[in-house]
Amino acid sequence: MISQALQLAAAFVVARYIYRKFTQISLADLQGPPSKSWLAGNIIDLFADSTGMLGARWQSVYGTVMKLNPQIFTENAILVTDPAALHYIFQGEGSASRFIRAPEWYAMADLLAGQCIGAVEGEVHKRHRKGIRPAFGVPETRALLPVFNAIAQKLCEKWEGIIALERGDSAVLNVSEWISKAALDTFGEVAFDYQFGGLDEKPTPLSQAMPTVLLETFGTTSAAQLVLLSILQYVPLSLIRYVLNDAPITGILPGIGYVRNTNKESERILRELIVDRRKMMSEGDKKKDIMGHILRAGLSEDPTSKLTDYEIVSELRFLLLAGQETSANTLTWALWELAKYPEIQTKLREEIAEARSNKAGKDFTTQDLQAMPLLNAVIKETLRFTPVVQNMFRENLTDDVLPLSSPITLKSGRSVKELPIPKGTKIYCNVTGYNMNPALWGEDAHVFNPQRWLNQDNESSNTLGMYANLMTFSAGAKGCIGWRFAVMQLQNLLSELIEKFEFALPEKGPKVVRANCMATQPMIEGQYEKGPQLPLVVRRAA
Ligand code: HEM
Repeated sequence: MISQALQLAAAFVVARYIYRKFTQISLADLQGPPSKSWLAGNIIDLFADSTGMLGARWQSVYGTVMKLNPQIFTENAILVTDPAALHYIFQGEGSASRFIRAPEWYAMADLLAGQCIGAVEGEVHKRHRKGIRPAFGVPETRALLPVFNAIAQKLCEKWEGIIALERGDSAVLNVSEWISKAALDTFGEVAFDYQFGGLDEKPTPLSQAMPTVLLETFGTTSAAQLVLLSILQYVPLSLIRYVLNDAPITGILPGIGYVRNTNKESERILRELIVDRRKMMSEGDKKKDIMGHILRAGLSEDPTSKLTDYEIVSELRFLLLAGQETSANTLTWALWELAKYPEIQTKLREEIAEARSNKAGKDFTTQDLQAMPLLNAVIKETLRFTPVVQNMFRENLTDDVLPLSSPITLKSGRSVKELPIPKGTKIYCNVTGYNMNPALWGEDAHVFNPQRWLNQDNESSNTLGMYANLMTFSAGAKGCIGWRFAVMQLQNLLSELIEKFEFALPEKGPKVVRANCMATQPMIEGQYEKGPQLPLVVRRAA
């Protein structure tokens, strides 16, 4: 009986394969990079890349849409950097429901944060987005600036203290670690009035775990993990939840035990905070942090935006991941670039000093920060040059045709201006390739050059993305909801740090690489086990 069932199943798989081979739209004529791994295909190359520029390099060889060799158990995969194709996928009419986040990836979001906005699709996603949107408007974000300021001042005082202890005017600091602590402390306060204690070096169990959770999960992505990820797409989410949260698989995914503990701890703390806050709200509390906005929005009985308590906890956990490492790493990369280009750093310090001279000792307002052209140019250029999220993962629910902004040449020599793709194609929407496309950003697209933003004529005419025509915050209905928050935090921290300190590369410093741990993190070659490191000489500014 069992052998008959197996034979039947095998016959079904073969028949399905043959049927799809002859009826499916074929991507065989599309160019693409060769693969060294039959198990993990080119996907492992994307994760193992330590330059953060693989997508841009491939683009220059294979064009703006290329075929990838997917990992085993996945039929079709492409990498897209073409502006018109990305516009169609992210901002085209009805695109959010035709191009979904690939299921294996929202399963990962579910593992890391529970039933959050990153782990849901369709109408449920719309409800989640509507439920948290009240926390991310312009006035709500601007109201957070005093907290950003206070923590930036605290970070500066810490560094002053360390430099004083060194009895000189400088010290070599792992700026990555410090910025991460500052970002976590900021997030704790503005999100749910919680003291993570990072800068005070009195860490809570949660603050110790959070900065490395992405690293533990994705830091050294192996072929086995990618195969597992591929299998996930065929498994119902409820089973995945059980396997990821409870099943004994710590041997296959070593980071998972760690992630599970972090999840439990964060859920416990957040549930307690929600209970306390509800009580305070019933007594008239009007705190305007992210949790306050979400809970207040949840008071309405509107089913199109109402979130359950578990969903609110998941949302806050997701926001912690989405909002902390992304901003922290972007700022760290900005300091790295400014250390490499001291002349830009000096000009920026002059711009900040001039703005400060008009403030009579007061803190910068959002208008002051907006009015500094070089500061904003450095931020945009860092977001363009080192996007911390390198790929967005999408999958099309129906056969579709991607429009292309410029023709691509197929293996057969034919040139096409649009590309039919079969249903279920894994689409790697590559941010670095788009952000470094010379047709959009000029022949020096591969060079860090904030000047390009000071010349309005150079700004790309393509209208894609949430900010500055960049793909860094993604785009459309699932684009980054926290981009204003991130930009304001970058403006605030960068202006405070550059005003007070000079940054330089250490002499004979180690080789720093861009490790792709879902967020692009600085690591020292050969020292991955030590986690993110970016040693810079930090000197009191003259
Ligand atoms: C430099 C900093 C940041 C970068 C580069 C960044 C990037 C991104 C990207 C690329 C996505 C979209 C992924 C996709 O389309 O599949 C995204 C989504 C998201 N981000 Fe950010 N992010 C940053 C900061 C933040 C901050 C500060 C917050 C919150 C405080 C935040 C909250 C979110 C949320 C909630 C989503 C999911 C949106 C949805 O599914 O509708 N992000 N972010």
